[in-house]
Amino acid sequence: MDILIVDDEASIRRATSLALEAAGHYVESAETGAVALRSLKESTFDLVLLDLYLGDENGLQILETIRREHPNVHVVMFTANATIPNAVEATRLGAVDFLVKPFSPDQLRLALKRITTLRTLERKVEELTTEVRRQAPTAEIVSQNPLMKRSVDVLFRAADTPSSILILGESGTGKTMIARAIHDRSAVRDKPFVTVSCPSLSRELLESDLFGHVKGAFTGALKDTWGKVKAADGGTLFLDEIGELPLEIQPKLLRLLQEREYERLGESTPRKANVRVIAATNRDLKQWSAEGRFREDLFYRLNVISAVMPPLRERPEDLMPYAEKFLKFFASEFGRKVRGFSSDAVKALRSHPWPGNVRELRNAIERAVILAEGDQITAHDLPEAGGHVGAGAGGASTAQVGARVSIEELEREHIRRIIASTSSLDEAAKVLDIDSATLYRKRKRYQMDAP
Ligand SMILES: Nc1ncnc2c1ncn2[C@@H]1O[C@H](COP(=O)(O)OP(=O)(O)OP(=O)(O)O)[C@@H](O)[C@H]1O
Repeated sequence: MDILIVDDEASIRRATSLALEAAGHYVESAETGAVALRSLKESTFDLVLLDLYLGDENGLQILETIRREHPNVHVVMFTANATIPNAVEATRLGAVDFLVKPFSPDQLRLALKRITTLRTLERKVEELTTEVRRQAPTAEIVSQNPLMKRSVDVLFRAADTPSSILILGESGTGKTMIARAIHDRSAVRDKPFVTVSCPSLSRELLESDLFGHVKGAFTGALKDTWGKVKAADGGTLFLDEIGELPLEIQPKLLRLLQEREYERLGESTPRKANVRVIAATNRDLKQWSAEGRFREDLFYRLNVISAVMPPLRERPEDLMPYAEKFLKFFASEFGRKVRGFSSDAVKALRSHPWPGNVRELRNAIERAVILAEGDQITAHDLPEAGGHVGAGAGGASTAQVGARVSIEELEREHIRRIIASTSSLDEAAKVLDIDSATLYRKRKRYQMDAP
């Protein structure tokens, strides 16, 4: 944890710092409330150990300000003369614990253990809330396809080891989902699972997202921050679309994997990293490393355990079970009495190549459940019954300027054609006059494959 000690007694600050640093925490100290509040503005802390009497200052007032301005930071009060009214008031103002001075290292350890448990619970609640909000069908990785079964088996067998894992496969095949399932089966399942999306607006922003930065490291770096390597401490760092990781950052990731060390942007203090890395990509990284577009040493370091998530068109045995699972989920979600698929719908589903894979199928069924008029989904309810489901990936589009189509449909078609007529995504982004990260997001939203 990152801890700020606020006490006017230098000996207490020093002794507590030493004990906390020895336990692996990052510690800063402040001798007044004003210094503490400034530190909290400049850096991120998980916990503040705050003295009740700071010379003339009242620790309870500082506690109130901290809770108001930094509601995610936990505060433990400590004091030499604890009284019940003080303890009650501190609790009312949001302190999570009270330590009476002088406290032993064991008492300090116990207090930190309680905070760690509290933080884990808070994180779980947050994750579950996000999951519920996302309203996703349950993430079971069930498949009848032998290739997919083998991949899942390899990945789950490696789940409980610290080895790096590389998951390959087209967009929408479930790489993120399985990465999370691996984490949930690992020994660090109670620790954070943190995702870094490698396509980014700039190299600096991505590097800072990963490793953090210090104030002034680049234009706009107004205060010290910690990156996701730190946020994932003890848990899993999931690097999505690793193929897009700029060549300049690749040696830093290699160092993180090999030496478990990194530095924040603009700082030369090496920090210890304790994360398990899972990476995913829809690129042929082996080919890319042979061509010098991705560092070969990094590829081999990531590729300790790897598996391919086959595209949906290559696992036809999964199509209808998945479609039925999504149907059930969305019917219950929207309170619709839709129970199955008509034979023409099954035919349309089977003849579509699903370039957007499971994501596309899920979206198609969600839409069909909303549109279905009877108790069955018909071909007519499937997206673009006259468009792409049933017409094949390269089906003629009705999206033409002036036609009765939405701006989104026009945009999708325009992007598709530009990508098809250019030799790289960078070139396509240039023609479209948008940056590569925006193009990446649009492709994902419109379920487009790499060119
Ligand atoms: N086996 C599955 N069961 C249920 N839903 C699935 C399955 N596989 C994928 N999905 C759903 O498909 C969607 C895409 O999955 P996911 O984000 O894991 O794919 P991805 O390969 O990481 O895609 P991208 O490369 O674009 O990030 C999600 O909504 C996910 O819930």
